[in-house]
Formats: sequence, C-alpha cells, structure tokens
Amino acid sequence: MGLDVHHISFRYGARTALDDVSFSLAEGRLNALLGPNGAGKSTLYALLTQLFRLQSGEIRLDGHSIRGPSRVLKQQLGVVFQQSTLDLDLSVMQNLEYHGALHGLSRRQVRQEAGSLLERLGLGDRHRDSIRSLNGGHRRRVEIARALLHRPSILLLDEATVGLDTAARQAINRHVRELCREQSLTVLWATHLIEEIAPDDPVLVLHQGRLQADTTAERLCRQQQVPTLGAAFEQLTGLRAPTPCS
Ligand SMILES: Nc1ncnc2c1ncn2[C@@H]1O[C@H](COP(=O)(O)OP(=O)(O)OP(=O)(O)O)[C@@H](O)[C@H]1O
Repeated sequence: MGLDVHHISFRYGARTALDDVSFSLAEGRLNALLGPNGAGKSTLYALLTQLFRLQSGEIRLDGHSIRGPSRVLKQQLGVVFQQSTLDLDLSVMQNLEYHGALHGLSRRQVRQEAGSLLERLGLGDRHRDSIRSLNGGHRRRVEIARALLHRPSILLLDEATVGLDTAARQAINRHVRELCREQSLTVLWATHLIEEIAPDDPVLVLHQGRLQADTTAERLCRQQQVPTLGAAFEQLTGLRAPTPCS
C-alpha cells in the first residue's frame, strides 16, 4: 500500500512547522525520517494519523487522496508515538485486547494475532506480565505489537527508541527490519540517531520544516561528497549529528 505526502505545509499560528513537504514511502522498507529537534517530525506524524487536520497539501493512500477522517487510512496505519500509552497496571495481553476492541477485533482474533506478534518480537513468554514489570525496550516492543494487531500495511514509529540503551535500540531496529522483510511492512522510522540507519535505507532528512533530502543513505553521502551519513547530516543542517547517550 503506497503512502504519498504531497506538498504539505503546516503552521502553528505564525510558526511554520512544515513547509511544502512531499515524498513517497518506499514500500516494504524501513524509511528513515531523520531530523533534529523541532524539525517537524511529530507534526508530520500528527497529520499522517489525522490527529491534526491538514492545512494545505494532501496525503494519498495508493494514489487516492485522503480527505477528512478516513477509516481506510486508520486501518492501514499502525502507530507508535513518542510517549507510551500503555496501561502500566494491565498485562501485556490486556493492553492488546483493549486496543483490538477499539479496532473491532474479537478477543479470539486478538489472542491469535497477538500470539504470533509477541513471539516474533521476542516476548512470547510475557503475555501475562504487567507492563510495569517490563523494561523500557520490552514495553516498546509491546507497543509495536499493539500497533500491528489490526494488520496495517504501514507502521509509523516516532522516535521509538528514545531513552533506551544500545542493546534494546538495536533489538527493536532488528525486529522492525524483519517485519519489513518478512511481511512487506512499510515503515516510517523517525529518529535523530544516525546509527539506526543502514546504507541502503531510504532516508528523508527534515530540517526546520523543509525536506532537505529524499534518497538512500549511501547516495546522500555520494551527493554530499562525504564519507558518513553523520557528515552529510551536518552539511545539510549545519548541526552535529547526535549520538546516543549510552
Ligand atoms: N503546539 C505548538 N505550538 C507552537 N509551535 C509548535 C507546537 N508544536 C510544535 N511547534 C513548533 O513546530 C516546529 C516543529 O515541531 P515538531 O514537534 O513537529 O518537531 P520534531 O521534529 O518532532 O521535534 P522533537 O524531535 O523535538 O519532537 C518546532 O519549531 C516547534 O517548536
């Protein structure tokens, strides 16, 4: 399922958060959305998920323009926001069941789907555990499982690995790449961490609301005539590429 963003601009009063942004997601791939703080990533996610109304431009799903609240878009998108929305006192499965009910799935459907998703995400034995008892990396994986429960074809992750240690970040990155490969899942992976991006990943670089690059990481390095994506990022934004804290 193709997702295109076509000439989107968005303002908060006098402040421009997105300025004429257009791109198409590569299907079945992890599309990295790289941008420093304040680049406009969260605003873009709020528009894609229809949390905010478009001010100008359009979103197209498989070539069809989405106008107004769309059930089709809702069905095709799975979303993991920056802030966790899991209920800490409920179990992993209860959290998934609650979300499934919102999407009209029966308990049985949820249990079937959740079983294989949790297995795939390395949480096969944690169904009954409360969210509170899980570490940050495992909570993130539950959120990914929850986002995929209704079988969307596109997964939007907004800084999904923020605050996690290196091992947990790498594990989540690996799991998401497996889902792309094995299920042709299309992913938009917003990050400010260069190290999460592979050389052949499609990369969108957003800075001050403008799309500065739409290519693969290796092509971007060639275009900018620099050896690393970090150096290309610095050249495009004038900012040092952030490195993880741990
Ligand atoms: N509610 C708001 N009111 C006014 N300005 C806002 C609001 N939300 C965001 N902005 C501004 O819009 C721009 C884009 O912000 P946005 O949160 O989309 O960026 P971001 O790339 O997600 O940043 P971060 O990584 O820090 O979350 C920034 O200049 C920000 O200050």
